[in-house]
Amino acid sequence: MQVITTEMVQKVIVKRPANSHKGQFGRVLIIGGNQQYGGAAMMSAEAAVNAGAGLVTVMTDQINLTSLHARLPEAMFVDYQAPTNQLAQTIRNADVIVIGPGLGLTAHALMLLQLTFKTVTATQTLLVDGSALTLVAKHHLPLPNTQLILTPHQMEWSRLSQLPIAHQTISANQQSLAQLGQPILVLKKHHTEIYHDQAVYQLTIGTPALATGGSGDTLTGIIAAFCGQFQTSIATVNAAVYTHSAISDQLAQTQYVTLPTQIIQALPAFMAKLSQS
Ligand SMILES: NC(=O)C1=CN([C@@H]2O[C@H](COP(=O)(O)OP(=O)(O)OC[C@H]3O[C@@H](n4cnc5c(N)ncnc54)[C@H](OP(=O)(O)O)[C@@H]3O)[C@@H](O)[C@H]2O)[C@@H](O)CC1
Ligand SMILES: Nc1ncnc2c1ncn2[C@@H]1O[C@H](COP(=O)(O)OP(=O)(O)O)[C@@H](O)[C@H]1O
Ligand SMILES: [Mg+2]
Repeated sequence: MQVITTEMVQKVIVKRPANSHKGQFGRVLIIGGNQQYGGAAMMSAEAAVNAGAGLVTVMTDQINLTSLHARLPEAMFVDYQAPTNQLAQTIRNADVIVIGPGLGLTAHALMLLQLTFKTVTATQTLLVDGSALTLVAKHHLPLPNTQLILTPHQMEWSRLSQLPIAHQTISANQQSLAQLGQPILVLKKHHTEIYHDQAVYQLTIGTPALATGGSGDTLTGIIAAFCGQFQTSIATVNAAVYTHSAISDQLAQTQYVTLPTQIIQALPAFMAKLSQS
Protein backbone atom coordinates (compact mmCIF):
# COMPACT_ATOMS: atom_id res chain seq x y z
CA MET A 1 0.00 0.00 0.00
CA GLN A 2 1.38 3.41 -1.01
CA VAL A 3 0.72 6.67 0.82
CA ILE A 4 -0.53 9.58 -1.32
CA THR A 5 1.92 12.48 -1.03
CA THR A 6 1.83 16.19 -1.91
CA GLU A 7 4.53 15.53 -4.53
CA MET A 8 2.22 13.07 -6.33
CA VAL A 9 -0.55 15.68 -6.33
CA GLN A 10 1.74 18.45 -7.64
CA LYS A 11 2.39 16.33 -10.72
CA VAL A 12 -1.35 16.29 -11.49
CA ILE A 13 -2.44 19.88 -10.73
CA VAL A 14 -0.35 21.62 -13.37
CA LYS A 15 -0.54 25.16 -14.77
CA ARG A 16 -3.01 25.64 -17.60
CA PRO A 17 -1.57 26.20 -21.07
CA ALA A 18 -2.03 29.87 -22.07
CA ASN A 19 -3.72 28.89 -25.32
CA SER A 20 -6.52 26.79 -23.81
CA HIS A 21 -10.31 26.98 -23.59
CA LYS A 22 -13.16 25.56 -21.50
CA GLY A 23 -13.75 22.69 -23.94
CA GLN A 24 -10.40 21.23 -22.89
CA PHE A 25 -11.24 21.14 -19.18
CA GLY A 26 -14.10 18.69 -19.27
CA ARG A 27 -17.85 18.61 -19.76
CA VAL A 28 -19.14 17.30 -16.44
CA LEU A 29 -22.69 16.06 -15.95
CA ILE A 30 -24.06 15.53 -12.41
CA ILE A 31 -27.18 13.32 -12.21
CA GLY A 32 -28.88 13.49 -8.81
CA GLY A 33 -30.75 15.69 -6.38
CA ASN A 34 -34.36 14.59 -5.83
CA GLN A 35 -36.89 16.73 -3.93
CA GLN A 36 -35.37 15.70 -0.58
CA TYR A 37 -31.66 15.81 -1.43
CA GLY A 38 -31.22 18.72 -3.85
CA GLY A 39 -28.28 20.01 -1.81
CA ALA A 40 -26.21 16.92 -2.62
CA ALA A 41 -26.31 17.55 -6.38
CA MET A 42 -25.65 21.26 -5.82
CA MET A 43 -22.59 20.62 -3.65
CA SER A 44 -21.27 18.16 -6.24
CA ALA A 45 -21.82 20.70 -9.03
CA GLU A 46 -20.31 23.62 -7.14
CA ALA A 47 -17.29 21.50 -6.25
CA ALA A 48 -16.87 20.57 -9.94
CA VAL A 49 -17.07 24.22 -11.04
CA ASN A 50 -14.63 25.39 -8.35
CA ALA A 51 -12.23 22.52 -9.03
CA GLY A 52 -11.94 23.71 -12.64
CA ALA A 53 -14.39 21.74 -14.78
CA GLY A 54 -14.85 23.56 -18.10
CA LEU A 55 -18.63 23.11 -18.29
CA VAL A 56 -20.98 21.68 -15.66
CA THR A 57 -24.56 20.51 -16.18
CA VAL A 58 -26.91 19.24 -13.46
CA MET A 59 -29.65 16.77 -14.38
CA THR A 60 -31.99 17.03 -11.43
CA ASP A 61 -35.56 17.52 -10.20
CA GLN A 62 -37.22 20.68 -11.54
CA ILE A 63 -37.73 21.85 -7.95
CA ASN A 64 -33.97 22.49 -7.64
CA LEU A 65 -33.72 24.82 -10.65
CA THR A 66 -34.19 28.18 -8.91
CA SER A 67 -31.89 27.43 -6.00
CA LEU A 68 -29.26 25.94 -8.32
CA HIS A 69 -29.16 29.04 -10.52
CA ALA A 70 -29.35 31.42 -7.55
CA ARG A 71 -26.37 29.72 -5.98
CA LEU A 72 -24.39 28.60 -9.02
CA PRO A 73 -25.14 30.48 -12.27
CA GLU A 74 -22.13 28.74 -13.86
CA ALA A 75 -24.09 25.47 -13.95
CA MET A 76 -26.54 24.43 -16.66
CA PHE A 77 -29.76 22.60 -15.86
CA VAL A 78 -31.62 19.66 -17.39
CA ASP A 79 -34.94 18.48 -15.93
CA TYR A 80 -34.48 14.80 -15.07
CA GLN A 81 -38.14 14.19 -16.00
CA ALA A 82 -37.46 15.26 -19.62
CA PRO A 83 -38.12 12.74 -22.45
CA THR A 84 -35.67 9.84 -22.47
CA ASN A 85 -34.10 10.76 -25.83
CA GLN A 86 -33.19 14.22 -24.49
CA LEU A 87 -31.72 12.72 -21.32
CA ALA A 88 -29.69 10.24 -23.38
CA GLN A 89 -28.37 13.05 -25.61
CA THR A 90 -27.26 15.00 -22.52
CA ILE A 91 -25.46 11.89 -21.22
CA ARG A 92 -23.75 11.37 -24.60
CA ASN A 93 -22.50 15.01 -24.61
CA ALA A 94 -20.59 14.65 -21.33
CA ASP A 95 -16.93 13.69 -20.86
CA VAL A 96 -17.43 12.83 -17.20
CA ILE A 97 -20.71 11.77 -15.59
CA VAL A 98 -21.42 11.64 -11.86
CA ILE A 99 -24.54 9.71 -10.89
CA GLY A 100 -25.89 9.30 -7.37
CA PRO A 101 -25.50 12.33 -5.08
CA GLY A 102 -28.99 12.78 -3.62
CA LEU A 103 -30.52 10.65 -6.39
CA GLY A 104 -32.69 8.59 -4.02
CA LEU A 105 -33.99 5.09 -4.55
CA THR A 106 -37.28 5.56 -6.44
CA ALA A 107 -38.34 3.90 -9.71
CA HIS A 108 -37.40 7.11 -11.54
CA ALA A 109 -33.92 7.08 -9.97
CA LEU A 110 -33.52 3.47 -11.11
CA MET A 111 -34.64 4.41 -14.64
CA LEU A 112 -32.04 7.22 -14.77
CA LEU A 113 -29.31 4.86 -13.60
CA GLN A 114 -30.23 2.18 -16.13
CA LEU A 115 -30.39 4.77 -18.91
CA THR A 116 -26.96 6.06 -17.94
CA PHE A 117 -25.47 2.56 -17.88
CA LYS A 118 -27.03 1.82 -21.29
CA THR A 119 -25.88 5.10 -22.89
CA VAL A 120 -22.37 5.63 -21.55
CA THR A 121 -19.47 4.58 -23.80
CA ALA A 122 -15.95 3.26 -23.19
CA THR A 123 -14.35 6.67 -23.80
CA GLN A 124 -16.41 8.44 -21.12
CA THR A 125 -15.72 8.49 -17.38
CA LEU A 126 -18.56 7.47 -15.06
CA LEU A 127 -18.44 8.06 -11.32
CA VAL A 128 -21.06 6.12 -9.34
CA ASP A 129 -21.78 7.43 -5.83
CA GLY A 130 -24.38 7.54 -3.04
CA SER A 131 -27.87 6.31 -3.90
CA ALA A 132 -26.68 4.97 -7.28
CA LEU A 133 -24.38 2.51 -5.50
CA THR A 134 -27.24 1.36 -3.29
CA LEU A 135 -29.44 0.89 -6.38
CA VAL A 136 -26.74 -1.16 -8.14
CA ALA A 137 -26.54 -3.45 -5.09
CA LYS A 138 -30.30 -3.68 -4.55
CA HIS A 139 -31.15 -4.49 -8.17
CA HIS A 140 -27.98 -6.46 -8.99
CA LEU A 141 -27.25 -4.18 -11.96
CA PRO A 142 -24.28 -5.17 -14.15
CA LEU A 143 -21.74 -2.32 -14.40
CA PRO A 144 -21.16 -0.73 -17.82
CA ASN A 145 -18.01 -0.86 -19.95
CA THR A 146 -16.60 2.62 -19.37
CA GLN A 147 -13.87 4.31 -17.33
CA LEU A 148 -15.60 3.55 -14.07
CA ILE A 149 -14.98 5.03 -10.62
CA LEU A 150 -16.94 3.87 -7.56
CA THR A 151 -16.91 6.10 -4.45
CA PRO A 152 -18.70 4.19 -1.66
CA HIS A 153 -18.47 4.78 2.06
CA GLN A 154 -18.05 1.58 4.03
CA MET A 155 -21.77 0.76 4.22
CA GLU A 156 -22.31 1.42 0.51
CA TRP A 157 -19.31 -0.85 -0.23
CA SER A 158 -20.77 -3.48 2.07
CA ARG A 159 -24.03 -3.44 0.09
CA LEU A 160 -22.12 -3.74 -3.18
CA SER A 161 -19.45 -6.24 -2.23
CA GLN A 162 -21.45 -8.22 0.37
CA LEU A 163 -18.47 -7.73 2.71
CA PRO A 164 -19.40 -6.71 6.25
CA ILE A 165 -17.37 -3.63 7.28
CA ALA A 166 -15.15 -5.70 9.60
CA HIS A 167 -14.27 -8.00 6.66
CA GLN A 168 -13.23 -5.20 4.26
CA THR A 169 -9.56 -6.17 4.12
CA ILE A 170 -7.33 -5.27 1.20
CA SER A 171 -7.36 -8.77 -0.28
CA ALA A 172 -11.12 -9.20 0.16
CA ASN A 173 -11.74 -5.79 -1.44
CA GLN A 174 -9.47 -6.71 -4.37
CA GLN A 175 -11.35 -9.98 -4.92
CA SER A 176 -14.67 -8.13 -4.99
CA LEU A 177 -13.30 -5.57 -7.42
CA ALA A 178 -12.16 -8.31 -9.79
CA GLN A 179 -15.73 -9.62 -9.82
CA LEU A 180 -16.99 -6.11 -10.61
CA GLY A 181 -14.66 -5.79 -13.63
CA GLN A 182 -11.82 -3.80 -11.99
CA PRO A 183 -13.25 -0.29 -11.66
CA ILE A 184 -11.29 2.31 -9.67
CA LEU A 185 -12.56 2.08 -6.08
CA VAL A 186 -12.43 4.99 -3.65
CA LEU A 187 -13.36 3.35 -0.33
CA LYS A 188 -14.22 6.37 1.85
CA LYS A 189 -13.54 6.31 5.57
CA HIS A 190 -10.96 7.62 7.99
CA HIS A 191 -7.81 7.06 5.90
CA THR A 192 -9.62 6.39 2.62
CA GLU A 193 -8.20 3.65 0.38
CA ILE A 194 -8.02 3.85 -3.42
CA TYR A 195 -7.82 0.63 -5.44
CA HIS A 196 -6.91 0.10 -9.08
CA ASP A 197 -5.92 -3.32 -10.45
CA GLN A 198 -3.30 -4.57 -8.00
CA ALA A 199 -2.33 -1.09 -6.70
CA VAL A 200 -3.66 0.24 -3.40
CA TYR A 201 -3.14 3.81 -2.19
CA GLN A 202 -3.96 5.25 1.19
CA LEU A 203 -4.80 8.74 2.31
CA THR A 204 -3.13 9.51 5.63
CA ILE A 205 -4.54 13.03 5.99
CA GLY A 206 -8.15 14.02 6.78
CA THR A 207 -9.96 14.09 10.12
CA PRO A 208 -13.45 13.71 11.62
CA ALA A 209 -13.94 17.42 10.83
CA LEU A 210 -15.10 15.91 7.48
CA ALA A 211 -17.78 13.77 9.15
CA THR A 212 -20.74 15.88 8.05
CA GLY A 213 -23.44 15.33 5.39
CA GLY A 214 -22.27 16.51 1.97
CA SER A 215 -18.54 15.82 2.35
CA GLY A 216 -18.76 12.86 -0.02
CA ASP A 217 -21.06 14.68 -2.47
CA THR A 218 -18.41 17.41 -2.63
CA LEU A 219 -15.65 14.87 -3.25
CA THR A 220 -17.50 13.51 -6.31
CA GLY A 221 -17.46 16.96 -7.92
CA ILE A 222 -13.73 17.36 -7.29
CA ILE A 223 -12.91 13.93 -8.75
CA ALA A 224 -15.10 14.64 -11.80
CA ALA A 225 -13.49 18.03 -12.46
CA PHE A 226 -9.99 16.59 -12.08
CA CYS A 227 -10.76 13.73 -14.49
CA GLY A 228 -12.26 16.23 -16.94
CA GLN A 229 -9.19 18.45 -17.06
CA PHE A 230 -6.23 16.21 -16.07
CA GLN A 231 -7.44 12.93 -17.73
CA THR A 232 -8.88 9.97 -15.91
CA SER A 233 -6.22 7.93 -14.12
CA ILE A 234 -5.47 6.60 -10.69
CA ALA A 235 -3.04 9.52 -10.13
CA THR A 236 -5.81 12.00 -10.93
CA VAL A 237 -8.28 10.32 -8.58
CA ASN A 238 -5.66 10.23 -5.82
CA ALA A 239 -4.98 13.94 -6.32
CA ALA A 240 -8.68 14.77 -5.99
CA VAL A 241 -9.10 12.69 -2.84
CA TYR A 242 -5.99 14.30 -1.35
CA THR A 243 -7.10 17.86 -2.25
CA HIS A 244 -10.48 17.38 -0.51
CA SER A 245 -8.88 16.28 2.77
CA ALA A 246 -5.92 18.68 2.59
CA ILE A 247 -8.29 21.66 2.40
CA SER A 248 -10.30 20.25 5.31
CA ASP A 249 -7.10 19.83 7.34
CA GLN A 250 -6.15 23.47 6.70
CA LEU A 251 -9.58 24.68 7.83
CA ALA A 252 -9.56 22.27 10.79
CA GLN A 253 -6.62 24.11 12.30
CA THR A 254 -9.21 26.61 13.55
CA GLN A 255 -12.52 24.80 13.01
CA TYR A 256 -14.13 21.86 14.79
CA VAL A 257 -16.06 20.90 11.64
CA THR A 258 -15.22 21.79 8.02
CA LEU A 259 -18.34 22.45 5.98
CA PRO A 260 -18.51 21.07 2.44
CA THR A 261 -19.35 24.54 1.15
CA GLN A 262 -16.21 25.94 2.82
CA ILE A 263 -14.05 23.25 1.21
CA ILE A 264 -15.65 24.16 -2.12
CA GLN A 265 -14.84 27.87 -1.67
CA ALA A 266 -11.20 27.08 -0.88
CA LEU A 267 -10.62 24.93 -3.99
CA PRO A 268 -9.42 27.57 -6.52
CA ALA A 269 -6.81 29.06 -4.16
CA PHE A 270 -5.57 25.64 -3.04
CA MET A 271 -5.14 24.50 -6.65
CA ALA A 272 -3.34 27.72 -7.62
CA LYS A 273 -0.89 27.29 -4.76
CA LEU A 274 -0.11 23.66 -5.66
CA SER A 275 0.26 24.42 -9.36
CA GLN A 276 2.76 27.21 -8.60
CA SER A 277 4.91 25.24 -6.17
N1 LIG B 1 -27.69 17.73 1.82
C1 LIG B 1 -28.04 16.63 1.12
O1 LIG B 1 -28.84 16.70 0.19
C2 LIG B 1 -27.44 15.33 1.48
C3 LIG B 1 -27.78 14.19 0.76
N2 LIG B 1 -27.19 13.00 0.95
C4 LIG B 1 -27.57 11.90 0.05
O2 LIG B 1 -28.32 10.99 0.79
C5 LIG B 1 -28.34 9.73 0.13
C6 LIG B 1 -28.09 8.63 1.14
O3 LIG B 1 -26.71 8.63 1.56
P1 LIG B 1 -26.27 8.36 3.07
O4 LIG B 1 -24.84 8.08 3.04
O5 LIG B 1 -26.72 9.49 3.94
O6 LIG B 1 -27.14 7.09 3.51
P2 LIG B 1 -26.85 5.52 3.44
O7 LIG B 1 -26.46 5.06 2.09
O8 LIG B 1 -28.03 4.83 4.00
O9 LIG B 1 -25.61 5.32 4.40
C7 LIG B 1 -25.71 5.62 5.76
C8 LIG B 1 -25.65 4.33 6.56
O10 LIG B 1 -24.35 3.78 6.43
C9 LIG B 1 -23.77 3.56 7.72
N3 LIG B 1 -22.31 3.72 7.65
C10 LIG B 1 -21.40 2.81 8.00
N4 LIG B 1 -20.17 3.23 7.77
C11 LIG B 1 -20.28 4.46 7.27
C12 LIG B 1 -19.31 5.40 6.82
N5 LIG B 1 -17.99 5.19 6.86
N6 LIG B 1 -19.76 6.58 6.33
C13 LIG B 1 -21.10 6.83 6.26
N7 LIG B 1 -22.06 5.96 6.67
C14 LIG B 1 -21.64 4.78 7.17
C15 LIG B 1 -24.49 4.53 8.61
O11 LIG B 1 -24.38 4.06 9.90
P3 LIG B 1 -25.10 4.71 11.21
O12 LIG B 1 -25.39 6.15 10.87
O13 LIG B 1 -26.31 3.90 11.39
O14 LIG B 1 -24.09 4.55 12.26
C16 LIG B 1 -25.89 4.52 8.03
O15 LIG B 1 -26.60 3.37 8.51
C17 LIG B 1 -27.23 9.80 -0.93
O16 LIG B 1 -27.83 9.99 -2.20
C18 LIG B 1 -26.46 11.03 -0.54
O17 LIG B 1 -25.84 11.62 -1.66
C19 LIG B 1 -26.17 12.82 1.97
O18 LIG B 1 -24.93 12.95 1.31
C20 LIG B 1 -26.30 13.85 3.09
C21 LIG B 1 -26.44 15.26 2.59
N1 LIG C 1 -13.40 10.46 10.58
C1 LIG C 1 -13.07 10.80 9.32
N2 LIG C 1 -11.76 10.98 8.99
C2 LIG C 1 -11.42 11.32 7.74
N3 LIG C 1 -12.32 11.51 6.73
C3 LIG C 1 -13.62 11.34 7.01
C4 LIG C 1 -14.06 10.99 8.31
N4 LIG C 1 -15.43 10.90 8.28
C5 LIG C 1 -15.82 11.18 7.01
N5 LIG C 1 -14.73 11.44 6.24
C6 LIG C 1 -14.72 11.72 4.79
O1 LIG C 1 -15.90 12.47 4.45
C7 LIG C 1 -16.50 11.92 3.26
C8 LIG C 1 -17.87 11.35 3.61
O2 LIG C 1 -18.48 10.81 2.47
P1 LIG C 1 -20.00 10.31 2.50
O3 LIG C 1 -20.22 9.43 3.65
O4 LIG C 1 -20.32 9.81 1.15
O5 LIG C 1 -20.78 11.71 2.76
P2 LIG C 1 -22.11 12.33 2.13
O6 LIG C 1 -22.81 11.24 1.36
O7 LIG C 1 -22.90 12.80 3.30
O8 LIG C 1 -21.71 13.44 1.24
C9 LIG C 1 -15.52 10.89 2.73
O9 LIG C 1 -14.58 11.48 1.86
C10 LIG C 1 -14.82 10.42 4.02
O10 LIG C 1 -13.53 9.88 3.78
MG1 LIG D 1 -22.14 9.83 0.12
